[in-house]
Amino acid sequence: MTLRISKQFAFSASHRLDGLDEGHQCGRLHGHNYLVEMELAAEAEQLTPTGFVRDYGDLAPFKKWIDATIDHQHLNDIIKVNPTAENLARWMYELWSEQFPELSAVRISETPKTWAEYRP
Ligand SMILES: Nc1nc2c(c(=O)[nH]1)N=C([C@H](O)[C@H](O)COP(=O)(O)OP(=O)(O)OP(=O)(O)O)CN2
Ligand SMILES: [Zn+2]
Repeated sequence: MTLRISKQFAFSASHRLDGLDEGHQCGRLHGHNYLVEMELAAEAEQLTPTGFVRDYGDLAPFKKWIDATIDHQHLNDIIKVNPTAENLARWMYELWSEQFPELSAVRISETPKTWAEYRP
């Protein structure tokens, strides 16, 4: 039996997407109030003695990194690939899965109606 937890983090940033048809709105400089959802998972027998997959508070370094690295930044200057929601989710997973081995997926929302998820 697998237990899953998640915690949301917010940041605001600008971006511009390459490779779209001329005139596509996302090829122009624009911004989003992003939501990041970090999902962590463990098998029932791997829970901590308290009964946690992991203490939500352990994710504080991730929030600190968001605030220091991507909040109020231009994402095209920060990540090497096109800053789509899909690529952001994968980038964050790959950056953080070593520190959080229980990390099972990262989900990125650019708007309240959309999300993209990286779940290797
Ligand atoms: N698969 C993806 N499609 C799009 C991405 C993305 O990262 N992955 N990104 C964008 C734009 O950056 C932006 O998010 C616009 O999204 P969209 O939902 O199309 O924008 P609107 O809010 O204007 O949409 P409404 O139709 O008005 O709700 C585009 N696509
Ligand atoms: Zn966008």
